[in-house]
Amino acid sequence: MAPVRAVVGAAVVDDLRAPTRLLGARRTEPSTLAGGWEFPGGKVDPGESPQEALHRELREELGVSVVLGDQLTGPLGDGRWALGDAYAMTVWWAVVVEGVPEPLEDHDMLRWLTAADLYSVPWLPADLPIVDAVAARLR
Ligand SMILES: Nc1nc2c([nH]c(=O)n2[C@H]2C[C@H](O)[C@@H](COP(=O)(O)OP(=O)(O)OP(=O)(O)O)O2)c(=O)[nH]1
Repeated sequence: MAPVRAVVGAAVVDDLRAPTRLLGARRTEPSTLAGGWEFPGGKVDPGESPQEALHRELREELGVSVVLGDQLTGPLGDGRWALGDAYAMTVWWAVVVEGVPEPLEDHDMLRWLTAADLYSVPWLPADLPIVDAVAARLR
């Protein structure tokens, strides 16, 4: 079996200490995942640290600079979250410190989701446990 590939994702919120809104992003590719909502991010490239990869992905995909908060800890080793058999994702809380998020690459829609409408978009199935963990923190 091929090794699990590292993916990084951001739970971008309006406020790290008292989050009330999460930024969801709707994927455009591949066709099997298009239309599903996810945490912006992507694969860690060789030679990059996970945090470097996340800053790069958020700059490319959304056009923003962020400050990362704590890790949103998942059940796998190192606090990662399983995305099927092929990937495991490390997720950090994040806030935008420069720019306004736009769906520049890989997404065609962004939404700031409150606790009331967090589940109103069709999340990628693997993301649902992560969304639950966010929901537990949103005010
Ligand atoms: N970024 C991201 N990927 C997710 C999430 N949930 C989920 O199942 N995935 C899957 C989709 C992809 O198969 C894989 C991550 O790959 P990606 O397509 O985002 O990575 P990337 O931006 O580096 O893409 P590429 O350069 O290889 O095209 O993980 C999520 O919340 N965020």
